[in-house]
Amino acid sequence: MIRLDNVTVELGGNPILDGVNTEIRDGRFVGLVGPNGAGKTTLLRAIHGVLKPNSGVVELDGDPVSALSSREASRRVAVVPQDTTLSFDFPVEEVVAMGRHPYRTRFSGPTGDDADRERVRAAMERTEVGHLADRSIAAVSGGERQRVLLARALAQDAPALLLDEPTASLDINHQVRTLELVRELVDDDGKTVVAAIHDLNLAAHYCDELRLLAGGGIRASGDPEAVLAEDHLEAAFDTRAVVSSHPVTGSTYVTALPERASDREGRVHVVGGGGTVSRLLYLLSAAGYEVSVGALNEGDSDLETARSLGLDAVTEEPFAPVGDAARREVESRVREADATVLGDVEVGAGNLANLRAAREADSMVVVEERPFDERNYAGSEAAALYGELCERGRVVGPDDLLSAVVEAVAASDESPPPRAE
Ligand SMILES: Nc1ncnc2c1ncn2[C@@H]1O[C@H](COP(=O)(O)OP(=O)(O)OP(=O)(O)O)[C@@H](O)[C@H]1O
Repeated sequence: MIRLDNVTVELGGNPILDGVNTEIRDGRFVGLVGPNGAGKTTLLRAIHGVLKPNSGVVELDGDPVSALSSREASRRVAVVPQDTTLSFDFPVEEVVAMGRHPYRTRFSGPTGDDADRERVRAAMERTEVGHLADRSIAAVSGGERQRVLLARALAQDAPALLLDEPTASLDINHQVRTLELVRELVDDDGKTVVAAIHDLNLAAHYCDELRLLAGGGIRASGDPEAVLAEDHLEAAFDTRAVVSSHPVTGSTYVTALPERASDREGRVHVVGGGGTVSRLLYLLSAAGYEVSVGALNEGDSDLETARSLGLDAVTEEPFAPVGDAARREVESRVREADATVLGDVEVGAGNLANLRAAREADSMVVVEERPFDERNYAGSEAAALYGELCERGRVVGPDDLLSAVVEAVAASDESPPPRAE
């Protein structure tokens, strides 16, 4: 258990943490989130004792960290720092072996005994840096260096890990792999992890709990859904955000709204279904557009979202194919709209008419929420159209939706209205 009791830290005469109280229970993965300069790194440094608070106490398993020798503290918590530039020129394997330092006696060699070497090897394997063992730490990339330092922390074999921006210089693949590994360390090895994480959506997906830091204190604490509430985010980050759940993973998902986003004018029709466009409906209506959606079957979760937002929805009977009446209504909505958003490309052949219309009209935006699995549609007209739209930059991810809609609305003044079915 890590416990902070009324911890106050001043740096350069400025209060950075002001009377912070929190507890981190064993076996939990806790994310520290908050704006730049909120004190996430400072909090981590206070936990492992390199920074002595001006007042208050940090306890590790009931002992004040200030009363532990650095060797003892290192056996209880291992740290992966944010600044991964190392000024020395050691082979990667020796850097990882430094993690064994708290266990060394004065008789161990530079790489320790066999048990030490085995732990170092296992840590390098787990973080996928084994192939770099003999390479100088000065000659690996920033992302590789970050994984080497994670290996060093694992080799340290402490029950708690403190990670400062563990995914900061990693590509998207390694971000996910690193956080999957951290999750595994918590679930399978029983580690306790406290990690400063900038990306709110990664934090929401992987952490058990979050602490939102801002203005010198913890502004919200608890499970990700409770912490990442729109009012908390607006207060902490001074920006408006829409919080919904991710259509594929179901995790809490935050999308920051661009400045003055709620002043947007125009009509946008959304084609979707099955929960694929709920988040887009939130975003577009929060941005100020007049949004219609459909056709959606009664009982569809996108329809529930549309109704909760008070949107105009074209509906069809439960489980029924779209009939002529609904189709005509959709066509008229699309004609009246300044932009149409297709949020459901995965349907493939069922979306053929829409994909054809998107090829013809610049005012149609195709949003890819989840990767299109071409294998399901190999050789089909839908796959070919989709590929063509991708090539022309007409398929956007959800984070680029708003700017694509702004462009599409502008383009609608210049192009004839599209057809959609
Ligand atoms: N040695 C120092 N002297 C004076 N001020 C400092 C010192 N170290 C950090 N600070 C200030 O303390 C504040 C908190 O810094 P900290 O690195 O803990 O924030 P953070 O939440 O980790 O930020 P980021 O998200 O940018 O990494 C910042 O305003 C920083 O400028």
